Amino acid sequence: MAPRSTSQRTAPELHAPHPLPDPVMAVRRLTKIYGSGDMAVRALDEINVDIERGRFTAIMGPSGSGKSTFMHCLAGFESITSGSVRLDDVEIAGMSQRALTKLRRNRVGFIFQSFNLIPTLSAAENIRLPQDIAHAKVDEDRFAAVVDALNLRDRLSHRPAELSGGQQQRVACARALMQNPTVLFADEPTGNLDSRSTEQVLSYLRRAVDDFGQTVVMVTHEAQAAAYADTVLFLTDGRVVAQLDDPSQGDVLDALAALDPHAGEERA
Ligand SMILES: Nc1ncnc2c1ncn2[C@@H]1O[C@H](COP(=O)(O)OP(=O)(O)OP(=O)(O)O)[C@@H](O)[C@H]1O
Repeated sequence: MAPRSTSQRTAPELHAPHPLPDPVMAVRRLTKIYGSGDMAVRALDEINVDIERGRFTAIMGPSGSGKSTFMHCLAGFESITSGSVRLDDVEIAGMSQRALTKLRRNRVGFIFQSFNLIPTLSAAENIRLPQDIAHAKVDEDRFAAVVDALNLRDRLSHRPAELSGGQQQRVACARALMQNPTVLFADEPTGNLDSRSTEQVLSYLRRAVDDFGQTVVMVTHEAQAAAYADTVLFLTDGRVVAQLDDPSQGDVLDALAALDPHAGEERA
């Protein structure tokens, strides 16, 4: 599945994020400050945004703008300094570490740039690991559907070292999808992949949204990757400054240039 092309469409407009009727996540005045006193860093500054259910949201912004911090606060990996983050009916702000661990286990999936697979386990064992750790029964129908959707059936007995980077990331996707998470977060999931594997992993994430109704939130630096998403949120200095819906790669590049005229110089 290819990202949207620029041909024969008028460019969508950048707009401020607006509240949604039934968001899977509602973020209000989210502030995250690292450290204190002279050393304090305001990484997130009163963010207000809703994440749409069953859709693919990309988060973009310059280095240090707060993308990873934002995603880690949404996923319950980071404590929140102030404000509110609701995942469906659950308030994450102020949760105990124990409650956050439970939330991460039961409601949230995460895919990292570094795959995070167990090297001594086969692909199948890695995919089943969260259920095995929880002594939960693996839903074999879902396992079959996820393995087929990610085209991993003939790789199930292989260990991570025997798989390509793209295949390893697909195993990580499968493991996350097996948890049937309310939201699947992906932090630069294609950062370590070549262009062909990048396209495959992004296509599979897109399919997780289209075929499984999965909500996906992904941090990326790549306009090409963001073009697979339904919505792109742009962060600058810890704030969500703009939103772009149904973007092509060209739209994303135009938006990045409009929001940061020096972005091209940094990339060059
Ligand atoms: N643990 C920490 N302690 C102190 N400051 C931190 C910590 N983590 C992040 N920061 C600071 O918070 C700000 C946002 O960082 P963050 O990693 O979220 O940005 P980012 O947009 O994901 O950056 P990049 O694209 O470079 O990965 C930066 O100024 C960063 O230096």
